[in-house]
Amino acid sequence: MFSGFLGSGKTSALLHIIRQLKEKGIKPAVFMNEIGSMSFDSDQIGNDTPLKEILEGCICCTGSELVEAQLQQLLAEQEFDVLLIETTGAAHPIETLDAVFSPLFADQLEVKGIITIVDSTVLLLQEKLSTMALMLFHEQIKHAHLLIANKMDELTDNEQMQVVQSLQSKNKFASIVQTSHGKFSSNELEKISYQKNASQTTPVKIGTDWPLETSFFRFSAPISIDMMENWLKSLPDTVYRMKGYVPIEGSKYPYVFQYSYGMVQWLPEYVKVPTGIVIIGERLQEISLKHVNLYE
Ligand SMILES: Nc1nc2c(ncn2[C@@H]2O[C@H](COP(=O)(O)OP(=O)(O)OP(=O)(O)O)[C@@H](O)[C@H]2O)c(=O)[nH]1
Repeated sequence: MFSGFLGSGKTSALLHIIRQLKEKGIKPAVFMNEIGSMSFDSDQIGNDTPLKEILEGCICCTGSELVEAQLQQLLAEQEFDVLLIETTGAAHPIETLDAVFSPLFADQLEVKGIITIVDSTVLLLQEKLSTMALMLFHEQIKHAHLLIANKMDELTDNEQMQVVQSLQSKNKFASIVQTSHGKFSSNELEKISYQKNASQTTPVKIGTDWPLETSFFRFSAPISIDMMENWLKSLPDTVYRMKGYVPIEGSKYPYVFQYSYGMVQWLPEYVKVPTGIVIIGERLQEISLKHVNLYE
């Protein structure tokens, strides 16, 4: 998933990666999100790459049904090896992951990670950003699994060093690659140390941030809503989002379940759907799942 501020170089990087993957015989598909109603960037992708777009509105605010439907269609109609997602500059990484990581196809898509393209010239002038923009800028850097420090051609050697140090201080996990015009090697994508591996292999001091993880769990047996809610109360606040279909004792159909920063919502479902939930958070391997009949 390509994240990054407006104009940071996401499309340039995406096009460069698409070219490299094709050369390696890997077939990419692209899911693009642009805020305007006209699509400019997608025209550059080429007809041989499967493409879906959400125009007008940011995927993290549009509602996940539309995103889910588009992704499901892409998975059903097209054959591809890698899905590259380009978000709008206004997208928050957690909200975007939430929109694209659905229990309906979590077993078909493995989330590789978040690649944040950083406009290095903006990083050096970050104090000029509004408070809201600055917060988003930092969140996009903090949750990245790979940081691309772009627009290095605009900076002096000293400024380049400043950029790398600043990124290192904001995210201790991600590798940092310095580039111009988004030109970085697709090998970097394979090197992304994601999820459990990242937290197990990187020594981390208490109190530092952890990389964002996603997991998909299935239920081994129906449970009661009380049991589930007791479990939810026991969770640390580093579990940001959960959603899925939960088999409830005594109910013919599963319940739709949504959890967002401590808030829970249940809705009865009226059709048979496969059960399971997706979880987005940090240090997911530490949460206990057995007593709510969940297994990976
Ligand atoms: N000087 C310089 N310009 C760059 C670099 N990377 C991208 N640009 C330019 O910055 C502008 C934005 O690049 P895009 O790749 O479209 O960036 P984006 O993040 O996809 O932009 P949005 O889709 O508008 O958010 C274009 O005019 C690029 O040519 C770079 O490394 N150096």
